[in-house]
Amino acid sequence: MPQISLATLDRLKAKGKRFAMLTAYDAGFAGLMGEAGVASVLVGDSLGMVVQGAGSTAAVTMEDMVYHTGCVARGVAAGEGDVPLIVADMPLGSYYTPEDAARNAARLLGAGANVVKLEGGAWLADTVRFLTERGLPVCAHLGLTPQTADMLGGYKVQGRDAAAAKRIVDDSLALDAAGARLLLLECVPDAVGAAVREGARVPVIGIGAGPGTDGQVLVLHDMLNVTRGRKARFVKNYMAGRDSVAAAFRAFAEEVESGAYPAPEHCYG
Ligand SMILES: Nc1nc(=O)c2c([nH]1)NC[C@@H]1CN(c3ccc(C(=O)N[C@@H](CCC(=O)O)C(=O)O)cc3)CN21
Ligand SMILES: CC(C)C(=O)C(=O)O
Ligand SMILES: [Mg+2]
Repeated sequence: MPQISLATLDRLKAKGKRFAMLTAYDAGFAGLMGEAGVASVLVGDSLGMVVQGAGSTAAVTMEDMVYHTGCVARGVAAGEGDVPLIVADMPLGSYYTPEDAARNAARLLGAGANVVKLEGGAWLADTVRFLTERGLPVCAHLGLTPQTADMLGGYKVQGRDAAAAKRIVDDSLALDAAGARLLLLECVPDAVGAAVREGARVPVIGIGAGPGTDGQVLVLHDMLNVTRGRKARFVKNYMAGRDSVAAAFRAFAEEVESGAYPAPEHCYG
């Protein structure tokens, strides 16, 4: 089955087509995602919260990420249909120096990831360049960065005022210039999502970043309504009115591709 690659996502972006990403942590769900037409799966460190039951992503280890990346890689390979691109999160503490980042990125790529994701702004540019020069593909995650959410005042929308918005746009472009192959923007006003996509060469994936990005990602448990308590504004329950997980995944992929998701009620206008 054809493998969805970074080049595939570049081509979709060039044609103005949107694509879907979902988080996956195991083989079963990951296999179904590929079959449903989800272009990319993210082995997110959100597994600390939705799989391990912790209150944050801080305690997730490289061992956890390697284990779940292997599970997901075997799962997508077993599914029918196009094989989704696998992005894996580098956990907190695994990329403080470029050398550490490269060593740990290589472990995730060895476990089956196609791209590694790191959280941060312009300060990450040297690390992104170091990995890229060594052939390790990077996704840079900006805006709300959950690993350091306490420093940002909690899980709050980022880039609300003009100066903060400009910093996120400038940082995104710096990481794009440093060689990041994907950008991921979390919890920013629609205008910031659109401005980053406008300036970036590479595909931009959003979660709570408005309708203007090239891709959209949701956490598996959120879109299946498996999470308890207060939900972020961008969350939509795709099980509502459907009787299978496969149908929920297909609906998400279709709504992202058509632009039906995100609707204004999922955005920070
Ligand atoms: N289940 C789950 N879903 C996620 O999307 C997710 C995780 N876990 N864990 C890691 C991070 C944390 N994330 C979050 C968590 C909460 C909000 C949230 O509730 N945001 C407020 C913002 C309010 C404001 O600043 O105005 C919201 O109401 O949407 C956002 C992102 C995204 N990631
Ligand atoms: C929220 C997404 C983007 C993520 O980083 C994760 O699931 O860990
Ligand atoms: Mg993450």
